[in-house]
Amino acid sequence: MEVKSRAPGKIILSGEHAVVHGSTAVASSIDLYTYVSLRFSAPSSSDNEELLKLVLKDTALEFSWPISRIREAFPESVALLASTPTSCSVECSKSIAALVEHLNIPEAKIGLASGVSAFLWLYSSIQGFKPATVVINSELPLGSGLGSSAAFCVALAAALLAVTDSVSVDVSQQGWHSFGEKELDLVNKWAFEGEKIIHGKPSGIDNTVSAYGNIISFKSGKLTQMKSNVSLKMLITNTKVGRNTKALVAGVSERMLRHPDAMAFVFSAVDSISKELTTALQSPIPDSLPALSVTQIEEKVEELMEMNQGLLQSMGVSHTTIETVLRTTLKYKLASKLTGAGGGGCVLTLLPTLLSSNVVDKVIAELESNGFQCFIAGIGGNGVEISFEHSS
Ligand SMILES: Nc1ncnc2c1ncn2[C@@H]1O[C@H](COP(=O)(O)OP(=O)(O)OP(=O)(O)O)[C@@H](O)[C@H]1O
Ligand SMILES: C[C@@](O)(CCO)CC(=O)[O-]
Ligand SMILES: [Mg+2]
Repeated sequence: MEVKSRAPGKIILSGEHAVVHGSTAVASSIDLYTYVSLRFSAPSSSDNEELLKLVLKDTALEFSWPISRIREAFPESVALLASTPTSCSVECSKSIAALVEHLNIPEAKIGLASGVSAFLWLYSSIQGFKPATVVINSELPLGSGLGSSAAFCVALAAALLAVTDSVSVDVSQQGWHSFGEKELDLVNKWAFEGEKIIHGKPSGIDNTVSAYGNIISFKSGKLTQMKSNVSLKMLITNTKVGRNTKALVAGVSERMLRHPDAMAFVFSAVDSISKELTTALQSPIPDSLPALSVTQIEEKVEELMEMNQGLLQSMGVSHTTIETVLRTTLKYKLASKLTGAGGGGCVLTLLPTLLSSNVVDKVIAELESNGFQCFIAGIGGNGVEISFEHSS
């Protein structure tokens, strides 16, 4: 049997970075997914060594470890953790570092080391020492602010947990299906442990929105699902400048240590922006004059996005390419903000309902002439899902 899972990426509408320091943030899932396929190997009857194989399709890399090496690296107790999400101890992270060092990951792809480490922790904690092949591929650009690391951890946790006693799922169901609340909560908690290995100090918003889907507001580890009355259309521009969320989050924390009072006001302003955004998105739209009402909400959202972007600049996470996107879209009177950790990566631009398709085409053409890549993703869809394939 093959277990498959898929977990969506996300956009942050307001509150990135500040959410790590306790402010409210608002995020939505997008319809671009990371897929995981898990297949256990038949027990080896010959002298062939039993292996754990990881195939990373997006980067065309394959890694494998003899199961005996994994057994040596982790204490037996690690393999009994499936129902109790646990952080990787200092001892275990040293063992994982040794397993990853042996792989000789090319310098240009060294960012993958943290993802492979998260994989090893999730696999051995949830599945123990079983030989298997895990294949991962994604529709998301990696390391670009669309939550690729969270989608990776959520999809992995889901596939691994789906075949344990800790989760009750009906393996005879056909096609993609969701988990129950209790199961989702376990998937989300494990994914958070993986995100900790990749992000250092994650707030948990990215794995939570990838697990639960929809539009959520999130503060201090607690999510509130939102019923938005407007369907926002967002243009996503990938500046294609690579960056690393862990380093950017650490940079903001260092700035906070240098200027605690000023940064406290910045985080508090972001909290107010996210709360206003939550109210605006949920405001009732009267039956009469709907277009006018939607336009008023969109104008509010645009202003809040601009204010949030200003505060992200003051946290030091903007980038010259992000500024180019802001200037270009402003020429067309459109509001933009970075999304995710910033420092490059992706920028959101609100496309108002009444905006003509002619203007959309022009702004996309101008952005793409700078070497950026533009796309429109569907927002607010389902969270993580699984599917079982029984070979005949
Ligand atoms: N499909 C994948 N294959 C292999 N590794 C992946 C994959 N998706 C994510 N990763 C891991 O996650 C890292 C990128 O995570 P990072 O948090 O820096 O960016 P992001 O999650 O895309 O953006 P943000 O955190 O701002 O939303 C990669 O360097 C890699 O270690
Ligand atoms: C930058 C950050 O706020 C969002 C990254 O998508 C980090 C986090 O919340 O973990
Ligand atoms: Mg990330």
